[in-house]
Amino acid sequence: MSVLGIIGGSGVYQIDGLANVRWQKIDSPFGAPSDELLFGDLDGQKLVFLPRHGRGHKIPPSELNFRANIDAMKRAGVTEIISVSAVGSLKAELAPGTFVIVDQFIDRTFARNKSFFGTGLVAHVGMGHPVCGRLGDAIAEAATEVGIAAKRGGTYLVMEGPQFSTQAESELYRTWGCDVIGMTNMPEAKLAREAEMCYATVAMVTDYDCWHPDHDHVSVDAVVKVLLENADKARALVRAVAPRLRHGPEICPRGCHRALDSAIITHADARDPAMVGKLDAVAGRVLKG
Ligand SMILES: CSC[C@H]1O[C@H](OP(=O)(O)O)[C@H](O)[C@@H]1O
Ligand SMILES: Nc1ncnc2[nH]cnc12
Repeated sequence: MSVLGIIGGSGVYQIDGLANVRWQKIDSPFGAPSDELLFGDLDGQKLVFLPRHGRGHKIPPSELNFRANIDAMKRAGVTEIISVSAVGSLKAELAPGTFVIVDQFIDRTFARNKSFFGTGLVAHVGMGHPVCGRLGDAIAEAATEVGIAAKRGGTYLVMEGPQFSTQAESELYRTWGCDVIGMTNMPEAKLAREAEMCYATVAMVTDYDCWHPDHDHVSVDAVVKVLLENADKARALVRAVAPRLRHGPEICPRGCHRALDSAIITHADARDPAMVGKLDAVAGRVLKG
């Protein structure tokens, strides 16, 4: 049965309209997740919500325990993850308030644990298509249904932060053809792929970063203002996506749920038993047999 996971970014610390709700602490061998997980049902679809920065926004991007967050979601039974994220725009036509269904990333982060695997158990998953096209389709259809203009496709530059970019950096990313910029979706998307979960991002444009001559440079106040103005739209979008997954195929036809089938290179006899144990949720499907 599909279980929809929502990772709520800046400004998204709750999710309304769920039935049978409960906050529950989920332990992970990778440490503490950002918060308890919120379990509930949305129009018959099982849903698990995690506020990425914790309730009250306590954890900055570089200190997020991405591995614990993804591992906890996997333990909670999540099969598909939608990240709802605030981003800056790197293109004039992507004005604040625009939704972008991201399909590519450039990962410029450097101070984060990026893999569940390592010495004793080595794996290399494919990241050519870093988001699930099926989930992207469901989000795009849901956006049309609820009347949200969403751009399908776009490249999200993931920076380390927590400071915003310099103007020279912002201009550089524009020459690379990037559409939006944020600080959180990597290594989240990589870890979701390693954990064999579909992943897609709904990016809400909140500002023009610091490159646009006619707009103020990004500030937290400006980001929060635009987020609050668009919160109802984001909620409506999540609500419209849920039934589409309930009626979709259980096993992702794009291969997300089988990403480890040809990724592990360490010979069975050479695997570190402690790592194998730690990866019971993430990779149990392929390690057990
Ligand atoms: C509050 S502005 C900067 C902050 O917002 C974004 O977070 P998220 O992706 O969790 O919505 C951005 O990546 C920064 O972490
Ligand atoms: N301009 C920006 N840069 C990085 N992260 C952001 N989140 C929202 N706006 C951003």
